[in-house]
Amino acid sequence: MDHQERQINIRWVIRRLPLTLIVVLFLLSLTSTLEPILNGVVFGQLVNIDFSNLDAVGRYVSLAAAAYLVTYTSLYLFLRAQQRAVRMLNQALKSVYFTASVAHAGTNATEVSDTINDVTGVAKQIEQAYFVELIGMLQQVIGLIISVIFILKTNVVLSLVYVLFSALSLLPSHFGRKILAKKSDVWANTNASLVLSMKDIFQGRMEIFNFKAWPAFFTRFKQHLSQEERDYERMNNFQYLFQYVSWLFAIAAFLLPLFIGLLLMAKGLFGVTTSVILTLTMTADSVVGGARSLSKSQSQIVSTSQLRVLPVAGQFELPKVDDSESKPEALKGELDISDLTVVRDQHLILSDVNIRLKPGSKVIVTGPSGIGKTTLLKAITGQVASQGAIRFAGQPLHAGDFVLVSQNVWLFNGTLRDNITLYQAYDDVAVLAVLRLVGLDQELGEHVLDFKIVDNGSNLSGGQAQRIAIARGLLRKSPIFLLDEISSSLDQVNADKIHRIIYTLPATVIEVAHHYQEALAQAYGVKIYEMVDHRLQLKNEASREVATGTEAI
Ligand SMILES: Nc1ncnc2c1ncn2[C@@H]1O[C@H](COP(=O)(O)OP(=O)(O)OP(=O)(O)O)[C@@H](O)[C@H]1O
Repeated sequence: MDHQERQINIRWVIRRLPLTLIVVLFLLSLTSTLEPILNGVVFGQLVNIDFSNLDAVGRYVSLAAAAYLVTYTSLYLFLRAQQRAVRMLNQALKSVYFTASVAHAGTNATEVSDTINDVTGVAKQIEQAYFVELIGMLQQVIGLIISVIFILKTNVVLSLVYVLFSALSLLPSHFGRKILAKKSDVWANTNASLVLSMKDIFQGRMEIFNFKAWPAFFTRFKQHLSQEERDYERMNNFQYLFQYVSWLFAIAAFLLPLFIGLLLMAKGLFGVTTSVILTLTMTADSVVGGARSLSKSQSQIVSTSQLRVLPVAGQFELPKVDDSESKPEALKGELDISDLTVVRDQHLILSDVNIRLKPGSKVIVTGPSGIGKTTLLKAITGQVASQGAIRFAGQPLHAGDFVLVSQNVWLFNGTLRDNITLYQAYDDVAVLAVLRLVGLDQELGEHVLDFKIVDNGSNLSGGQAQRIAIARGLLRKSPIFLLDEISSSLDQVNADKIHRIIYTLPATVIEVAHHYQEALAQAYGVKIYEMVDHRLQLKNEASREVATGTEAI
């Protein structure tokens, strides 16, 4: 997507529709809006027909029927073309929202469902209150122009009277729209506070009950609720007032020109006749109605302006190409982290962290809870904003250079194969090899690759899930392996086994761990760093040279 496109607007819409469809919509708008003119002609001509001449009456009726048929067929085709345009726009919109949201959404269940609601709910609102209205406006504008031309040709003076009054009928919406938008903003804010307070209560209900804090929370909830309902009522009251004033103006715009027409006819001025009044009354109503629905569509469109601001992709850079292939030359690269500083919510978490790791180095980062170990991995992988430089083989670190295996294993509904390959092109032999390494080739039945993972892995133990995540990482053979508390759910035997594999990988490894096997680390030459005062401090000197084993995987 063009980086300049931050808002869905007419330009955005036009760029996503084929020219032929725009032309078809335009032409069908012309022919589908002829009904008011037909009404004017049909009724206006009534007073001129010689009803004793059956031929003339037959011609009049069949011409009128044909004209109405063309108009309504055009209307049907217009709706079909409009639907095609809406489909194309929806597809583009949802893709944009989805990709932007993927980059910045959180990963816990609530954040995920919020984001999905955003993608589907906001897109639906934009579809109905913007795309449909916008295309409808094209039709309304064309219909309005045709009607105005027609009534001007019928009688200039009297039609100017009609046009003047139809313009006046737009006044309430002109002034009311802005106030309505403000009131709906106020309500949206109080509604958001209410939803937030409900969310907090749902999430923390166990603590709230345990601490007997329910009455206090319920009182707060009721305050939010009553404020929200009050603002909602105010918004709706204003809307009704606004509608009432609009009705009054619309009635005036319909009746006053009719009275003026009758007066002019009575005085014999400007060639006003019964036929002219009949024609203008039937058609000019559509000018008033058209102008009114135009302004209604416009207020709908204005009400979506906040929604139409496209979400900005977060810090996290999505890999643009499939990086699943290993890059042997990259294995030689040094991972150089210099002056890495992270501040979150105005708290300093990392301060000028410097570490340079030779290809194949293995390090453990340890330290007390909350000190910033996970943040270090997040900063390296670009998931949190940081200052400083992270370079690999002299280049900025790219998403395809590393795999990150984190504490919270993400598993999805699919086979074990899918969960390990992530639908990328790896053959079964390679997948089975990594499963063997993590000891999962026997545990999950005979056809292990087809083992069905359901409900985000609820049919697996925590340790099995963690080993799947490690297998997923091992399969990639990336030059950098980042591990966050990978043994928290593993028994000692499996943890040691997996560490032996990891410590002999031909990759640079940074492992964040609260608890680690010191002897094992020493044996494999793993350096241990402790996080102290927002920096890394070497805790041990590795007992032997960094292991760069090439155990096949
Ligand atoms: N999303 C966030 N927004 C703001 N601050 C955060 C966020 N996540 C973590 N922090 C803060 O960053 C600091 C470091 O957290 P981090 O998760 O890196 O610690 P850790 O050393 O990995 O802890 P643990 O061993 O308990 O997992 C903490 O003080 C925490 O409050």
